[in-house]
Amino acid sequence: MIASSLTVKICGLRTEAAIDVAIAAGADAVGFVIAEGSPRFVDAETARRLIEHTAGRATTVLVTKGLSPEAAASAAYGCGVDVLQVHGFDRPQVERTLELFPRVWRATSVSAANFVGGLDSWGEELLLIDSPRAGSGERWDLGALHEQRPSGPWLLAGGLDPDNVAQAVAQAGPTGVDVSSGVESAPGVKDHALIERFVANARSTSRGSADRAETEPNSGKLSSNDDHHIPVARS
Ligand SMILES: O=C(O)c1ccccc1N[C@@H]1O[C@H](COP(=O)(O)O)[C@@H](O)[C@H]1O
Repeated sequence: MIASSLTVKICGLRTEAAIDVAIAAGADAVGFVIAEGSPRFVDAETARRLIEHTAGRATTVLVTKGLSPEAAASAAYGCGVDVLQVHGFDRPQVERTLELFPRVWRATSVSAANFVGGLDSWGEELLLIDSPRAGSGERWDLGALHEQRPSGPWLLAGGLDPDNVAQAVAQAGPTGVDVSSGVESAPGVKDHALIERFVANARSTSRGSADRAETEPNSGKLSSNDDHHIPVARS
């Protein structure tokens, strides 16, 4: 296990080559989407094969939406993934999932200036704060974080790309970042050069928010999570 200063997750990977590029670039986590209708959808057997290919070089994350806790946990065990990412779950569903599978990342989004389900931990390993339309490449107003802050580690997602990730990290001060559309040449098609640029640009600013927190104690709530780290499996 290692901890890096800023956790970087590349999501929606569908090929071994893209996984290798992401890991070589320094990604901590790679995500595989089994949500029906997504342009990044992979079936259970493909997810299992890609996770096996990753082979402990990065944390593997299974992205689910619209499944019951039982079905999501069953899929996670079936493909041998490290982490189960759940979208649209209420608190009882998250707690039920945690009874079934040990590592859960809960996705939430801003709705009418409030975060769905709130930003306090329900026992999940981390919170993913995304746009309301996950995987769409849409951004959301980071200003909402001025009033509400996650109590634990959290990933920023939603419309990030190589050109905006540095500024977003500096503004929001997340534990990590998560990207899908922003490193694609077409929906579901990962661009290897964009993956490399995204990781490099995210890493180039990973100290930015921490430095700001040290030098600008009144810079507000937006830099308070730099001491949180996600456990990352690396062999
Ligand atoms: O990527 C998808 O298609 C997807 C489908 C269903 C649930 C979640 C999905 N992706 C998650 O959304 C974030 C942000 O995506 P984007 O960068 O704005 O395109 C992505 O990192 C996944 O965790």
